[in-house]
Amino acid sequence: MSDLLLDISGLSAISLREGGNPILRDVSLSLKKGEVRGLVGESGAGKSTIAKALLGILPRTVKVTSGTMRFEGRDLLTMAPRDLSAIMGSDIALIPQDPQTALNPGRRIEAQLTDGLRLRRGMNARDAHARALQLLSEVHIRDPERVLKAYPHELSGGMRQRVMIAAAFSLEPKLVVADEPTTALDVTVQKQILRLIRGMQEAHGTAVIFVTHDLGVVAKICDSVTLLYGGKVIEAGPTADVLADPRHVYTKALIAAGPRYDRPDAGLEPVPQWVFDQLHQEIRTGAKEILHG
Ligand SMILES: Nc1ncnc2c1ncn2[C@@H]1O[C@H](COP(=O)(O)OP(=O)(O)OP(=O)(O)O)[C@@H](O)[C@H]1O
Repeated sequence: MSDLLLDISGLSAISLREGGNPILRDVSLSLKKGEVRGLVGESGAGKSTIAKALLGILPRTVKVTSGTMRFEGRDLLTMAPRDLSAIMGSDIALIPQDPQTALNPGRRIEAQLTDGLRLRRGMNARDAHARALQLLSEVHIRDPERVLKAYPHELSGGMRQRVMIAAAFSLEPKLVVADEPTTALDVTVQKQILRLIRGMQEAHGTAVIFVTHDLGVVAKICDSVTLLYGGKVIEAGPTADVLADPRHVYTKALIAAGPRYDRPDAGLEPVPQWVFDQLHQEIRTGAKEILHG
C-alpha cells in the first residue's frame, strides 16, 4: 500500500470578494503518512485558504477553479457532503490558531472533549470520561479532573491550547492541520506547545500540516516545507535541504531575516524590495517553483 496520505495537485482558486483575484496558483504538495510539513508564507500567501480547503470549510467567496486534493486517493473537492463530513474531525482534524474562540465559552471542557468520542465513536459517558482524562494526561495537564469540570475562561491560553490538541488527537486522525497554533501564546508557552504537537504526532503516527509564517518554527518541527508567496509555491522540499541550500532569493532573504521564533527581539533584515519585484515578475510569467529532491 502506498504511504502517500495527501496529494494536492494543480490547485487554483480565486477570490469572488476581490473581483476574481487569484489566491492560489497551481499549488501542488503531497504528504506521506506521519510526515510533518510546514506551509509557510507571509500574510495573504494563501496558507489559510489551503488549510480551509483541506477542512472543507472554504468560504463561499472563494472558488476553486482547478486542481485536485486527494486524501487517501479520494478527491476532497468533489466528494459527496456526507462522505466529507465523515472524514472531517475524524480523519482530518484541526488545531486552531486561537483556542479561545474555538472553544464554546458556555460549556465545560468535559462536554467539548467527549462530544466526538460519544457521537462519532459511540462511547458511553463513562468510557468517554475515562478517555478524556487519559487525553488530558497525554497533553501534560496535571489535574485533569479539575480541568474537565472547568469552563474555558477558567484556563490559561496555554492550557486551552493543550485541550484543543487533546481534542484534535482524540479520534486518532490521520492528518492534523495546525493553523498557526502558537500565535496567540507567549514565547515560553509557544516552545512547550510546539514540542507537545511534535510529541503527540510522533506518538500517534499522525501527519501534520503546520501553517506558519515562521521558518524558525519549521526548522524546529517540520520534516518538509512548502513556501508560498502570492498563492504560488516558490520552493519546496525536505526542511534540512531547503534551509541548508535555499535556491530561491525569497527563501534566502527569509532565512536572512532570521528565525523569529525564540529570538523575538532580534534585529531583522527586511526582505529587499527587489526580491518582491522578482516574485511578482515570476508570478506574472508563471515561472516554475523550485523543488528539492
Ligand atoms: N473569505 C474570503 N473570501 C474571499 N477571499 C478571501 C477570503 N479570505 C481570504 N481571502 C483572500 O485570499 C488570499 C489569501 O488569503 P489567506 O488567508 O489564505 O492567506 P494566509 O497566507 O493564510 O494569510 P494569513 O497569515 O494572514 O492568514 C488573500 O488575498 C485574501 O484576501
